[in-house]
Amino acid sequence: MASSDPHATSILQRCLQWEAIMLVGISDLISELPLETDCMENSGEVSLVLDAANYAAQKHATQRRKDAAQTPYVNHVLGVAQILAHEARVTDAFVLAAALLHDTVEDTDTTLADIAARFGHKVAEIVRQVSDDKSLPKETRKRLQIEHAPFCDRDAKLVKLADKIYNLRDLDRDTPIGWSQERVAEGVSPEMDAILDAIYRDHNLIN
Ligand SMILES: Nc1nc2c(ncn2[C@@H]2O[C@H](COP(=O)(O)OP(=O)(O)O)[C@@H](OP(=O)(O)OP(=O)(O)O)[C@H]2O)c(=O)[nH]1
Repeated sequence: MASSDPHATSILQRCLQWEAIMLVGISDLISELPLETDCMENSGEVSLVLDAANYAAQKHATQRRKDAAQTPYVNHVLGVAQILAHEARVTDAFVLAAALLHDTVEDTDTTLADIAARFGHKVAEIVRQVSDDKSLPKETRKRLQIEHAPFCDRDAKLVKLADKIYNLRDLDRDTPIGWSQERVAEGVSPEMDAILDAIYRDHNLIN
């Protein structure tokens, strides 16, 4: 994003503002985690996370991000899981697996039943809560995200926030091919305020 362009600069400022709010939100959600679950203790959990990474890599194998380098799509889901693991210090294998799988139902032929059968109902439930129905018009999907956000459970909120953070950072890193500044601004719109407001309503982080 060209920082010499005042419009782009204000978008960047909004991104940074939202990123800061979301990181505070993640830390607030994390503080609710019981200590005993805050540790990936056994090889079964490591195996679950690696299986999810491998499954996501296979399902997204032919997909690319919208940047000029056509980055493999799987980099996005790995990055979302990495934000949770490294920045939010999430060690709950179910949440990390769901982060890795969060776009499989929305963007590939994978069904929630596939996810439940392979990764269990807890992971499938998180994926369900963060998946949009791509058959709906974009405006409807965005509206439903706002309406559903307050009713997501904590684990789904963590994945959604990390997803939004990753996409904001990606917008800052490289404007997607063919996107005008107006198009970029659509992703950095009052809708984002509404989604964050809905997510944080119970946490008194924004008013
Ligand atoms: N910033 C950025 N985004 C990219 C890139 N490549 C793919 N995307 C995806 O594009 C979506 C944002 O583009 P939009 O045009 O607003 O959404 P749409 O594809 O669903 O219509 C995000 O998906 P989404 O998570 O399903 O959208 P949403 O849930 O945030 O609405 C994001 O993951 C890229 O290079 N940069």
